[in-house]
Amino acid sequence: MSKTTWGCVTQLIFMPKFFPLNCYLVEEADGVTLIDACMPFVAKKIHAAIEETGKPLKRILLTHAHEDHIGAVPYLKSKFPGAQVGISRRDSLLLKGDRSLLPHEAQRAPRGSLPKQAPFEPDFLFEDQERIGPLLAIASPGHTPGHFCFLETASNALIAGDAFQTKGGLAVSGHLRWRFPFPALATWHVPTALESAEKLLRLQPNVLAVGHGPALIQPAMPMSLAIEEARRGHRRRIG
Ligand SMILES: O=c1ccn([C@@H]2O[C@@H]3COP(=O)(O)O[C@H]3[C@H]2O)c(=O)[nH]1
Repeated sequence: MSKTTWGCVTQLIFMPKFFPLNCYLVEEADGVTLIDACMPFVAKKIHAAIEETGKPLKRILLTHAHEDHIGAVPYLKSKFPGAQVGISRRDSLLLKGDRSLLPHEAQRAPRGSLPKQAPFEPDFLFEDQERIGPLLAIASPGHTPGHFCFLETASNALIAGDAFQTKGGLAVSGHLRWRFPFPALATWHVPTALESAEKLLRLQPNVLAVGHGPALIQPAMPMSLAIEEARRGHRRRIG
């Protein structure tokens, strides 16, 4: 595992060459928030990184319900019983194995590796623009119907989950990068992901920190190029 830190945000990086998995620690004076929880086999390393802060785990926030973002939750909950686990109200349905779509959503089946039944019960559900400790929850549907990003407002670092990937080259969710195709293959609805990417660009983050691949500093220009490329790719595919 390696680490990169910007202000109070630390990126924990696993398997960067083979199948990068990132999760994030956001420190406050009295505790730590973990964003995403990778897979069960890295749970002990995440636990050790939290212990190194010398602070308790206050909460775990999940960007979405894919299994490679939630895997360490049961282990970490057993180590920090006071930690509150939150996921968006929308992806809480996917978390418990319910893949049905809401009437206003694109009627396309969610993709990727999703639980067949609830691996744990979330403690709270959040909605767009909710403040959760040092973070602002931002709805960014597309990768999954209830995908969320989190903006650490002091440093303006955007923890973007799989709304973008950087492994294999920066790309909007759903735009295939052959050197790392998995997030695109697991994307629910590309036009929705594109709208979310534009919304995230309007935030003008200082850091773009994703679920798979290295972070980008001052990412506005590459984000806008990636959005344009994804738009062109999508137009070509739909003719
Ligand atoms: O052991 C694994 C690890 C990952 N995957 C898929 O790859 C996808 C990468 O993007 P994502 O993180 O949103 O979703 C992931 C999963 O759907 C998988 O099927 N089995």
